[in-house]
Amino acid sequence: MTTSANGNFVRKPFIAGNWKMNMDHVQGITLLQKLAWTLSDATHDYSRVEVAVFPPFTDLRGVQTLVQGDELGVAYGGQDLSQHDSGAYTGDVSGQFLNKLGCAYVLVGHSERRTIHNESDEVLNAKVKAAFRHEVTPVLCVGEGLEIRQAGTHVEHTLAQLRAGVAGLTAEQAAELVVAYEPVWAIGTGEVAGPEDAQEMCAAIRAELASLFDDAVAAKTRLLYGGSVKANNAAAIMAETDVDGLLVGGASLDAAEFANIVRFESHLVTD
Ligand SMILES: O=C[C@H](O)COP(=O)(O)O
Repeated sequence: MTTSANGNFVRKPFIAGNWKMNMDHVQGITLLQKLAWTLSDATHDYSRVEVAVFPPFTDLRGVQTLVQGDELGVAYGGQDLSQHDSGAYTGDVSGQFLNKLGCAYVLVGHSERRTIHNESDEVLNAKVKAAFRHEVTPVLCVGEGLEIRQAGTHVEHTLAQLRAGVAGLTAEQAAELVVAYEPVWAIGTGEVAGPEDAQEMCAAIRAELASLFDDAVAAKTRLLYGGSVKANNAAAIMAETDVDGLLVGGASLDAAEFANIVRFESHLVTD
């Protein structure tokens, strides 16, 4: 996370909670209410950070009602979308439905979609484009498994996923895109990539975006780290130059813990 001379963030920090397949629609509302209450203290300036939650599809209508009704400063999005707009695709959810529910974001290519549902780079590229078609910002997830990390080819592997995911995007879309680097071996395992590992990959992703598009695009694209993020390691990871945010799984299910991640550093403390 880089700050400019006046102390402002160059890219607005983005702290996202992926609830995965947890929290039914009643539990989801309760969690969001607790989070909103916890984030309503006057000692921090939350306008300096963007907070988003990614609940299951079945929670989205309730989340929309709560967020819009109470004007909570929390964005929300889907955990996946179809590459198609409508039609005979049983079980799939269109980006246009997410848009209509007020989703600002959608996760694309989370490692659990890539591995459990065998989603290919080609399909994920189509999903990224579908998200833009429906004016929902995609959060493209990339990252390597343990064997690839041990073989030392993690940067090459992750950049190949990135190139495939952004193929055919305009420069404007690439600048709006959010990319989440999630080393699969660090997801839900308690194994956290060190801040320097997160920085190494995020710097490589930013350099790749500069080469695929241009420096101005690369300077705007927000890059997140995900994998066993907790309140006690968030600040160190966020201190890295090219890390602009966090994609939090397990710890986002606890409102107090997630709120402490949102308040990762002293820049949010009001005078
Ligand atoms: O989307 C979130 C990531 O998969 C990280 O999950 P985790 O924080 O439970 O390791």
